[in-house]
Amino acid sequence: MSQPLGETDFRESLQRLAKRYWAHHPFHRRLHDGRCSPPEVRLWVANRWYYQRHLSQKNAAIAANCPLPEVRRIWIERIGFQDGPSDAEGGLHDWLVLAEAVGLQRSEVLDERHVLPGVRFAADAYLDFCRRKPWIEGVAAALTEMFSPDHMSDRMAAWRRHYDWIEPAGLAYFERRIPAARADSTQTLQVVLDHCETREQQDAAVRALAFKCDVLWAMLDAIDYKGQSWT
Ligand SMILES: O=C(O)c1cc(C(=O)O)c2c(n1)C(=O)C(=O)c1cc(C(=O)O)[nH]c1-2
Repeated sequence: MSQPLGETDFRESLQRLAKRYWAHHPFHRRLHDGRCSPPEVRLWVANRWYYQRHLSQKNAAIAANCPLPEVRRIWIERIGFQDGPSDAEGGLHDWLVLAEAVGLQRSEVLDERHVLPGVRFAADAYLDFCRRKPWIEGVAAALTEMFSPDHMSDRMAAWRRHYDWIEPAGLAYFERRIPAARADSTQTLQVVLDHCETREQQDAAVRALAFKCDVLWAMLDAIDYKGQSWT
């Protein structure tokens, strides 16, 4: 059995996966460079809805699999962020505001008619992973959020610069998500560092984060392929 990595090396092996983060996907690069058409932006928003609406379920699965009250206590706050106290508040509500701001009807987002098979497979796989794997691997998969705040800030700046047809009210989701992602990812990293005690657990955490990078990348592959022909 290998010795566990020291904290610095373990942290670095997680952070090294930044190069596989979806910020580097050709679709996101096009989106941020202002080269996406309005239908392509709408396709991205309608498909991301499917990912967004699975977040609370995967977080509930992680909490359900976790025997530690101190972890469950902090983890279930993430459900509150997305679901909000009512249908008129919270992350899912803000995502629907974004959908309207880019010109989608709420009904066509909610009935998921635009959700592509590849996006469905990827988001379903993420939920399935969090249900089946040890809780700490589900937690480690959420570490993509270490890489998301700068990417989301760039997105907001790019949208303001290149897509003046998007109503500014639509940016509320990201305005709230950026500070939340910073706080959540600091907390997530601490949980992973504290609870991956063996080298096997550390390696499984790195694999979980790599898997999550693949989930996000696969979603964009599907959107990028379809987006070229979507009207
Ligand atoms: O817009 C983005 O680029 C982006 C990325 C990610 C991510 O890296 O997983 C999340 C989000 N947004 C997000 O809004 C969000 O609530 C979220 C939760 C999680 C997670 O795995 O628990 N990732 C992300």
